[in-house]
Amino acid sequence: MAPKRKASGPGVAAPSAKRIASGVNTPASLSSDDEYSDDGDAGDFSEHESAAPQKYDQVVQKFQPSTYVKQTSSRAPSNDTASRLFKPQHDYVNEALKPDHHLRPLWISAHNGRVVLETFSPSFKQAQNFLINIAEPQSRTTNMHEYTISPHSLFAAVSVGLTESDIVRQLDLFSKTQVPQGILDFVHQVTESFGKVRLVLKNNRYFVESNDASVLQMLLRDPVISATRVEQSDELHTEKAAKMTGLVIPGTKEAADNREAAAHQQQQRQARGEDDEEDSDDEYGGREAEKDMSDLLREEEDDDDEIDQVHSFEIDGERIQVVQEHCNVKLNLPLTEEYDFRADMQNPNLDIDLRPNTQIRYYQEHALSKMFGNGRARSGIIVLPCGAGKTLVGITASCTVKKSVIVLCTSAMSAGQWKMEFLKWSNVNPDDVVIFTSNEKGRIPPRATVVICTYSMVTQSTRRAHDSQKTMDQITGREWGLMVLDEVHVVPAEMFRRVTERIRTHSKLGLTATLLREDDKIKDLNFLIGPKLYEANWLQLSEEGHIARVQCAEVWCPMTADFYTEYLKSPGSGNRRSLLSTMNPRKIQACQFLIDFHERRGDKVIVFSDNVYALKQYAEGLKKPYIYGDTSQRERELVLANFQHNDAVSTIFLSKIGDTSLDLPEATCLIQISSHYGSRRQEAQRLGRILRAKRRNDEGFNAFFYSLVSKDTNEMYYSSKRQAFLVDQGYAFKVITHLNGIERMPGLMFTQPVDRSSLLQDVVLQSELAGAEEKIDGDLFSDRRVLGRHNSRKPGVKRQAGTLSSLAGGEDMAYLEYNRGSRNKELAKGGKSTFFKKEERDRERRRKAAKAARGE
Ligand SMILES: Nc1ncnc2c1ncn2[C@@H]1O[C@H](COP(=O)(O)OP(=O)(O)OP(=O)(O)O)[C@@H](O)[C@H]1O
Repeated sequence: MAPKRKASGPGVAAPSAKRIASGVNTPASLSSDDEYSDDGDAGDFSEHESAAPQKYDQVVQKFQPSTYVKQTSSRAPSNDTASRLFKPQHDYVNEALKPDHHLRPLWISAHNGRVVLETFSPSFKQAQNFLINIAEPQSRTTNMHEYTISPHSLFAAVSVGLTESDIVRQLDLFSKTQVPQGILDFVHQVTESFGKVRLVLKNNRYFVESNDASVLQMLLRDPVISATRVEQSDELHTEKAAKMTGLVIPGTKEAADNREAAAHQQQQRQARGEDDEEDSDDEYGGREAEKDMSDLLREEEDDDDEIDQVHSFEIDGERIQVVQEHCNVKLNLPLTEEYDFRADMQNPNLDIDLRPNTQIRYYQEHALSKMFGNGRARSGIIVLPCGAGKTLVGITASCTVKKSVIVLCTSAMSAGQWKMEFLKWSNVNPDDVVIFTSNEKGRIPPRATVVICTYSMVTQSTRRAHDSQKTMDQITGREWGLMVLDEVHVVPAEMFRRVTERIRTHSKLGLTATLLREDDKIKDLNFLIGPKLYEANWLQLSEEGHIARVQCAEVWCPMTADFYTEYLKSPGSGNRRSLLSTMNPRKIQACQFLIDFHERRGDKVIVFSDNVYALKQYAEGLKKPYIYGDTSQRERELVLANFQHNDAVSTIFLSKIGDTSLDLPEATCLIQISSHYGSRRQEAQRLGRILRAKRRNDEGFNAFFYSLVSKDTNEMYYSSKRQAFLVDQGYAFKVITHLNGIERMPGLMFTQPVDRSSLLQDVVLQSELAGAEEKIDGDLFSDRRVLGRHNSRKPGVKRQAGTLSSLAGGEDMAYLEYNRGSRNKELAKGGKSTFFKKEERDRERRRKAAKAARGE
C-alpha cells in the first residue's frame, strides 16, 4: 500500500511497497518478502541479508499469536514478481465494511499489524494523533500513511499511559471494518505485561518497583534478576504510592496564561496595598506564582486518600543494564523509567526557566506532553525532523525537571551550540552551564548545574588527565535529574551502554531526526533509553512552514564513453569504480550548470562529496571554497562566515563533516555528487542542512536537493536506496534525465575531448585509496578534529547567527593559511564583504581602546 516515489524517467528502481523504513519496530516475520531491509549504512553490499537479530525475533514471535498471522487460503505459487503483493493476506478488506466506513480513515490488516490511514478523511487528524501513540510510522506520503502495530510501539503506548481498552476502543472507532480478532488478541497479550514494572533511582540506589507485589515475586524467582538483588531477605519494601498530578510545561500557552493570571493577581494585591515582595523585582514575574499554583494543586490532591501501595526491591546499581535487558528481551516485561521530580527533596533544584517570550511550537509541546503526561518525567526518545527544534525540546524538558541536567552531544561543536541555546532560551545563570569536552573542561559547581559534554569524553576508557578525572568523578558521583542524549541514532550502542552505566540519572531523553542506525542495535535503545515517545510528520511540518519545503531531484548523468569503458574494466564494486562514476565529466558539467543556475536565482548552494579527491577536484576546478576533515578550524570558520555574509561566495563544497551539526540557514540548495553507499540516515541528515532555510516562509519558496548520479553505474542503485527514508516521509524524487540549456552554457568544462581524456588519465593514476570515502578519525566523536589543530582552546564553529562575527576569522591574530585550495586562499587574502571590513574596524577600535585603558 505504500505509495511509490514519482519517477519521470525510465528505469527508476522504485522502493518496495513493503520496504521497512525503520529497523526499530519491524517484526522479523515481515522481512522475508521485503526487497531490502537493512540500512546500508554499514557500507557493504549485503542489502539482501536479513539484519533481524535473533533475540528480537524471539520477542516478536513470543508476542505473535497464531491469529495475528492470520493464514488465509493459499494461492498457487507464481513465478512473477508482483503477485506476492496481492496475496490474500495483504488484503485489508477481509471483514465487512461498516455502513459509515467513508467517515472512518483506517484499514487494519489482520495479517501483520499494518494499518493504513487515509489522509483525506475528515477524522484524519484525530486518527493520526492516536496512531502515532500506538504504532510505528512506516511511510507517510501525501494521501496515505502506513503504520505497523508492534510490541515496541505498544510498549510506547502503555508507557505514555494508554490502556488496552483505550487502544481497542479507538482502533474500533477509526477502523472501516471490525478490528480483526488477531489484532485484538495481540494488543491484549502485549499490554497485559507492559507498564507493570518500573526502574526507580532513589538516593543513588536503584529499585525495581511495581504496584503489583506478585509481579515482583515472580521476577525474584528468575535467577538472573534475583542475582542482582542487593538485600538477602525475601521481603519487599512497601510504601504508599505517590499521587500523579498534572503539570504545566513551560513555553506553552497554558504556562503563559498562568503567568498572566499570576501577574494580574499580583497587581490586584498591590492595588489593595498588600505586601508582596516576592515577585516585585523578579524579571520572570509569574514564575514563582506559577510554582505556587501547581504546588497548591498538588497539595490539594495529596489530601486525597492515598490507598495505593507500591512495592519494590533494590538491585545492584552496577547491573541495571543486565536487569533492563533481561526484563525487556527475555521476560517481555520492559521496565519503564519515571521520575517524580517534584517529590524529589534529595537533589537540589536548578534555578532555570524558559524566558517569558519563548513559546514552544505545538509539536514540541505534543512531544513533551508525552514525556511529562502524568506529571513525572518518563524516559524515552523524541523524533523530530532536522531543523525542527530538538534543542529547545531538550531545554524545555530541563526547565520542567529543574534538577541537574547532563547533555551528551556528538561533538564539541555541538556542545558549544547547546550551551548557547541554553543561554538564549532560558534564564539559567551562565555559570551554571558547564562544558566538559576534550578542550574545554569547566569546573562543575556543587550546586545543581547543566553539564554539556561529548559522548567520547564520558565514555573514554584510557587514563585521563588529573583535571578530567576530577570532573568525571563529579559527574559519576552525583545524581542527575535528566540526561539528554542528542543524535541517538549515530552513537554506537556500546557507547550508550557505558554512558548509562556510568552516569546515574533519574530520567533520559533521547533526541533524533531519524531512528535509523548503522548497526543492528536500534532495539537496544528501547531499554537503554526508553520507548519512542513521539515522532513528528516531516511533510506536515514543512507544509506548516516550520521546516522548508524541498524539491528533490535525481539528475542522471550519462557516462562518457572513455570513462564508462574504464569503469567496466575496473573490479566490480571497488573504489576505482566509485571514483570513475563521481569524476564522470558529465557529472562535473551538471554540477557546474546547477551551481550557475541556482547562484543566478540568488540561492546559496552547498555541494556535498564524501570523496575528498573529488571534492578538491570539483571545488578547485569550479573555483569554490571547500571544507573537509583536515581543514583547520580557523579556515572552516572563514569559509562558513563568507558563505553566510559575503555575496561573492554563494557556493561551498563540504565533505561528510558537514552532514550534521552545521546550522547554515542561508543555504537553500544542496547538490550531492558523491555519497556513502545506501545510507538513508546520511541522506536525511544532508537534507536537514536546507530544511532550516531562513527564507522558508517566503511566498512560493522552495529549497532544492539534487543527487547527481552517473547513469548505469552502482550509484543508481545506491541512490534509490538512500532515498528510501525520505520517500517514506512523503518526499517525491523527480528524475531529471537532461538539463535543458546545458550545452549552451558559456565556459562549460570538459567540452573538449582532450580535457576529458586528461581528466581520465589523472583519475586512473590515482591510487585505489583516492576512491575511498573520507575517513575522519573518531568521526563525529573526535573533538580534536572537529575543533581543528590551530585554535584548540577556542570553541568550535557556532551554529548561531548571533555568533557569526567570531566566525569571520582573524579575531586575535592574522589569518594563517593552511590549505591549498585556491578559492580558500583567495578568501583568506581578501575580497571581504563590507560586513567583514566593518567587523575588522570594530575589532581594531576595541583593541586600541583596551590598550589606551591599560595606559599602553
Ligand atoms: N519554538 C521555537 N520558536 C522559535 N524558533 C525555534 C523554536 N524551536 C526551534 N527554533 C529554531 O529552529 C532552528 C532549528 O533548531 P535546532 O537547531 O534545535 O534543530 P534540530 O532539530 O536540533 O536540528 P538538527 O537535527 O539539524 O540538529 C533554530 O534556529 C532554533 O532556534
